[in-house]
Amino acid sequence: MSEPTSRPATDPITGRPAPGDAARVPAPADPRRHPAAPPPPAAGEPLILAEGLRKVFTVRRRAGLVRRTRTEVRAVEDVGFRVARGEMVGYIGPNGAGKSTTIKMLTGILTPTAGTLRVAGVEPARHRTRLARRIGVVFGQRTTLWWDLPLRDSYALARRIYRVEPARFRRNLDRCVELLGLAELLPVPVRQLSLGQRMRADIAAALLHDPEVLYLDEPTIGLDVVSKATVRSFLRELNEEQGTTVLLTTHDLGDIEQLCRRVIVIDHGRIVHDGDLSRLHGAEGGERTLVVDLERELPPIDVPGARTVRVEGPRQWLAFPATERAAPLVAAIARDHPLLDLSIREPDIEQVIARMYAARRGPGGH
Ligand SMILES: Nc1ncnc2c1ncn2[C@@H]1O[C@H](COP(=O)(O)OP(=O)(O)OP(=O)(O)O)[C@@H](O)[C@H]1O
Repeated sequence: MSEPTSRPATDPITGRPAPGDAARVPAPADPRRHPAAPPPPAAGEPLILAEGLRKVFTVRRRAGLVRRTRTEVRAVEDVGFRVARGEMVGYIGPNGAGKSTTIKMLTGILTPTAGTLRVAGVEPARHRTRLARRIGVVFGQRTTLWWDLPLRDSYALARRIYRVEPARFRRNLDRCVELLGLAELLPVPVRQLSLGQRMRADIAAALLHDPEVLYLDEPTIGLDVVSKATVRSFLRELNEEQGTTVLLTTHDLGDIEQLCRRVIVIDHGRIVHDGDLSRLHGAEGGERTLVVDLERELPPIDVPGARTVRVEGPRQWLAFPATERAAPLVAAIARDHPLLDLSIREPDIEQVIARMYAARRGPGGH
């Protein structure tokens, strides 16, 4: 395959025509046009506030040779959440659940059909340009960088667009270059970067203006284990040391487990869970497993509140509801059995989430 020499004529993801820079990114608007400082958030107001948020798309479909029908797609329905400054929140859900639509409303790219939305005290769709300086956005499947320019020049352009003072720009760029391993990539045109390199480059671009909030939509999609680890540890440090608030959308539950204490689950446009990741473990019948090592091989342990699911020599596995405490169970086993050792395994988050999605879909669901 021949290498492209200029910006691709079509968007590599959607296949739609890419009309210049506008198609490159669903980027925040150019902040130069409205340089006025945004009003500070009201005292006590969370950094992100969504209440009764709704987005309905009207889609026209061909219903015959000439006739067209209009259908409504309810992408987001009565969504509400608050994110405090410094939080790192996972926003997950199955395909078509409404995650990207929410993020696009949070950046001001899409206007909500109804509801209240404020980010850093600003209504995103009304003050998109003002907000642009305070947020960073990474869409894993698209780039915010200039396809033909060396990475270094893309960053220089971003500096001008966001009017970042040179010293601050230098400091932020140096930090990103070091932590994301970008030094050798700076002279390379963006089109020549691998997916993992491009993703790291995009994350750096989103942070050059010190945003208060970083939205990440699938930041580890298609990355190998090493690149994933680099991106994850960078994000963890960004959140812990710089205090940047992060809203992370991903299908990779490893991202969520390693980065987020709080997770919001959306399905069919509605929030179905908002809370600690550990609470999610107990949702939808999640089970923990007690792995018990006995002094010798014995028949399956029979103890109230748990069921033995596997026996291998002197080792037995007992499943019990993740919402229950393990201590009484351990005490009961230790009282009646020659116990040598034990450990507890948390439920597999993938299974918990899969069960959660399936429960809402029903047997004949889509
Ligand atoms: N511009 C649009 N016009 C019409 N329908 C849309 C548009 N954008 C999204 N939708 C629909 O809205 C619903 C939510 O889509 P959205 O992209 O927000 O889902 P998602 O959770 O990000 O999914 P995925 O995990 O597959 O990226 C889907 O049914 C989708 O087809």
